[in-house]
Amino acid sequence: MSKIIVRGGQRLSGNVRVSGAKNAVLPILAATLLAKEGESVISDVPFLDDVITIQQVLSALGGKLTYEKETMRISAQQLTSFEAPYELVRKMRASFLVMGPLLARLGRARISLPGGCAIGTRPIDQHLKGFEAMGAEIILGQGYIEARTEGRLKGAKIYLDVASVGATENIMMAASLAQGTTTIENAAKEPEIVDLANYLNAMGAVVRGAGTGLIRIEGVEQLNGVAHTVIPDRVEAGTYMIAAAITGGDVHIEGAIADHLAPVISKMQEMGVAITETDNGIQVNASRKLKAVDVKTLPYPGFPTDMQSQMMALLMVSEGTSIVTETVFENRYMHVEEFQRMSGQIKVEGRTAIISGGFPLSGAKVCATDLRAGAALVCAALFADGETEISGIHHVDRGYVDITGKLASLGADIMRIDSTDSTVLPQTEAYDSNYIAVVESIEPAPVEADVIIAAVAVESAADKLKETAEYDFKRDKDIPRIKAQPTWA
Ligand SMILES: CC(=O)N[C@H]1[C@@H](OP(=O)(O)OP(=O)(O)OC[C@H]2O[C@@H](n3ccc(=O)[nH]c3=O)[C@H](O)[C@@H]2O)O[C@H](CO)[C@@H](O)[C@@H]1O
Ligand SMILES: C=C(OP(=O)(O)O)C(=O)O
Repeated sequence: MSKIIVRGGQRLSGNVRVSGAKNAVLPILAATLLAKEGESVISDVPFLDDVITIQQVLSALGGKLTYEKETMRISAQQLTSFEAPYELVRKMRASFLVMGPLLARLGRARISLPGGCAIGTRPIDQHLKGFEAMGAEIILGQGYIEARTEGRLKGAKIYLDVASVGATENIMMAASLAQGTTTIENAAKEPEIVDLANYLNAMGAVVRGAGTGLIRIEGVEQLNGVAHTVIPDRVEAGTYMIAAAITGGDVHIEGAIADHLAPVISKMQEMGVAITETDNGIQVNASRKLKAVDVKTLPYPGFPTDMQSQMMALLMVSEGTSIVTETVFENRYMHVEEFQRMSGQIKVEGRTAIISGGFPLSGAKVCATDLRAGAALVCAALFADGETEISGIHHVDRGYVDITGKLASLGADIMRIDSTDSTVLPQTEAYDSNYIAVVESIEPAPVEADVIIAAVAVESAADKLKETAEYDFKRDKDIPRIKAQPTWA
């Protein structure tokens, strides 16, 4: 299993470049399915596991793709399937964003139900409500959702009960090719929505009001592939701001857009961090003692839920008592137990976390429970005394390009160990021989678990090994020539 090892106490300084935004690129890549003619050329595509997953989804639907040097080229003229399979949707919920484009292009989409995840139940009722309002019939069965329409979708007036980012995006994409006008009231206002609208408009769509709570889409008959550059990742930028501040550092975050980070900047300034906007980014300087503040997550332009756990890491080292309230997801405090392992003093009561800050943190073995939790543990580890070993970092790989390399370039004592198979399958042999790994027993054995502990018998032509290993099933498809056969399959 891969791990990140951090030895805390190094002050960060220098320049770090922000990659393209995960949460912008995923809907934009889904939207390339809307292009009936021409090639879509998307630049600043971050090299992330989630991007690889959406690439696989687009290929499974008949898209032709190349991905080189942060540029993805997609031709979607000939779509050959309307189904996004379980294997891909279970890896990444955002795969559900192909439903709008498929429905609009092919009149039919069948997508595996995305299900919940570590941060909450995450229903998709608002997406479906939008498609139904546009005339689609929704059928549920065998773990899949199918949406169908006779002829084109029809423009409709849609009020979202919650300002859902994904529902706003899915409906915007579907409405772009619908007959007539669609309005989305109580639409999400995130910068990623604006980036998607800009891309759709460049393709020939007519989307107005993105970035406000009322979006109006005039449907057109055809959209075509165009070039587009993805906005910088505000959550990645915010994470490096926290990393800089927690080490008392002085770091320039190149490419960060201050406007997109307004709530994070203002909270950090309130804590005593000096933050200035530069020509091409944000400078963070934390030479003073930090003080506690209260934080409440809200849809944009409120404080982002995707920055809550990293902010909590900073609050643990700030003098006084802070109160964090998570209002977007009902279960986004899984990182608290891991922080407690590092001596963090946090108490959770429902949606509120009370943090007694200003005490030392100690290095420990911890596990990333989701993407941002992993990033937050890295931030805390940069401050902690001694060594912290962070496992479960496949979550981090979903959303951070080379986090260890970027932090090391700022002076952090950090390294990554990719040793998925080192005890059982020496990497060279694993890649070169025809190994077969058969899972004999699993404890516990939840089918949907990301990482499970399994007893694996490994055989090769040359020798026979039998060992107990931690095996990450999410990655089994990525390891060529190793076949994992869980006994429950
Ligand atoms: C790929 C991507 O862009 N992911 C982001 C997106 O996720 P995502 O688009 O899934 O998040 P939503 O904005 O849809 O979810 C916000 C809230 O609305 C609820 N809800 C959502 C849809 C629905 O049909 N019904 C419903 O009740 C959710 O359970 C949640 O409580 O926005 C979240 C909120 O900023 C971020 O944390 C994620 O990083
Ligand atoms: C929750 C997140 O992503 P996703 O919606 O893809 O799970 C995130 O980016 O923090």
